[in-house]
Amino acid sequence: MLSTTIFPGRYVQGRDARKRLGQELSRYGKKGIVICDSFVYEKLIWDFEPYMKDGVDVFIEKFGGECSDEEINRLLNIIQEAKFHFVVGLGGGKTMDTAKAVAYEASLPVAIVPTLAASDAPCSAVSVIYTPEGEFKRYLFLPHSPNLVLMDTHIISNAPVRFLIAGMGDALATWFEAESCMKKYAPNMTGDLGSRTAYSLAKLCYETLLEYGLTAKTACEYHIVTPALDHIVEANTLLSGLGFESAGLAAAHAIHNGLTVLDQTHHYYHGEKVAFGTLASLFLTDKPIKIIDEVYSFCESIGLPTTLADIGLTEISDEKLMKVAQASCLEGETIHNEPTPVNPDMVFSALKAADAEGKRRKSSY
Ligand SMILES: NC(=O)c1ccc[n+]([C@@H]2O[C@H](COP(=O)([O-])OP(=O)(O)OC[C@H]3O[C@@H](n4cnc5c(N)ncnc54)[C@H](O)[C@@H]3O)[C@@H](O)[C@H]2O)c1
Ligand SMILES: [Zn+2]
Repeated sequence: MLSTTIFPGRYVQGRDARKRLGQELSRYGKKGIVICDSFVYEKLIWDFEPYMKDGVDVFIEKFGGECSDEEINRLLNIIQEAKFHFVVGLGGGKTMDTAKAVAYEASLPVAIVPTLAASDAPCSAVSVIYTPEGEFKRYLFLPHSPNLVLMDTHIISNAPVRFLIAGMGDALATWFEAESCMKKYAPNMTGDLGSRTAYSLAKLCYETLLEYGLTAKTACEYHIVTPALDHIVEANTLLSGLGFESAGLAAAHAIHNGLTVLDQTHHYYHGEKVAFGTLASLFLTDKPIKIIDEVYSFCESIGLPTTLADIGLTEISDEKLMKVAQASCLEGETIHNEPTPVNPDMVFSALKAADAEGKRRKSSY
């Protein structure tokens, strides 16, 4: 079998990286459209605008709020009326996914400028499309990763810390899912095998979280850029992004998808649910107690969920939990990348075991 590894064309990160935007964007042409997250449009755009207009001409369009086919078509109409050379996505995961999809449809290069490090969306060659009402609709697999991802750690240090923590939750799954895919010879997101490069980056992602997660969280709480914050932003964005796409997904993300069938979890971020999915996966895959203790300690230290109540599922019935387990095991779900066969009964038990361990540890503080 072949292995395939995919990368963004260029990844630039650091304090005040936005000051390089004009220079970086000029690689793709002279005139571009910036799809700008509504929060950023109201509160932060003044901090980007002078640098985005440095040597290039950009038109700034406010993002409608959902990465939907309707919003993508609206933006495509704007693009068709003017001759742009590139598309920029400035904001959170939904804005980035929309910019990637719009650029693909318009056959233009795309630059992603995240204002959050809350997920591994920036580097990937996929957009998650929703209905205008916010329900998941489909994945749009793109022929290539973004041409540029530019991450300003000063901006990230000023965003609410919960986003950074959620990004660490998403990144926490990366190594465990990669390890499962490696053992099983299961395909990554390209449909081919992962490479040693991808598995190594996934491992580095986990090691970086353990080493720098707590101090990065503190830095973000105090809105300061430290080397630890830099390392965690890189882990959440680049290592986790390369890891999930090129090494593969397994139980943690499938359990996340299962959890979304319950409305009570909808207020919680993607990475928060993925973190609980990771804890459940430790029981599902029979990890040694040393690893279980290490992962729970990490989650507790930075404030990631460790019980079902922490993701909105207080007093959840067995019947509802079984629905989560069943949805996690649907045909085509990445849970089947686990090395051993998995069924809903096993996932149900793993969810209960993860919750029980989380509660036990909380009560023994
Ligand atoms: N394509 C992929 O590979 C991939 C991977 C993971 C997640 N996703 C997608 O990413 C989306 C989630 O991303 P997200 O969590 O970034 O959500 P988001 O884009 O919805 O942003 C969350 C909120 O934060 C606001 N915001 C943006 N920047 C801010 C800042 N600096 N300070 C304060 N608030 C700010 C936004 O306006 C929004 O209200 C989902 O749609 C998910 O499906 C995609
Ligand atoms: Zn994820």
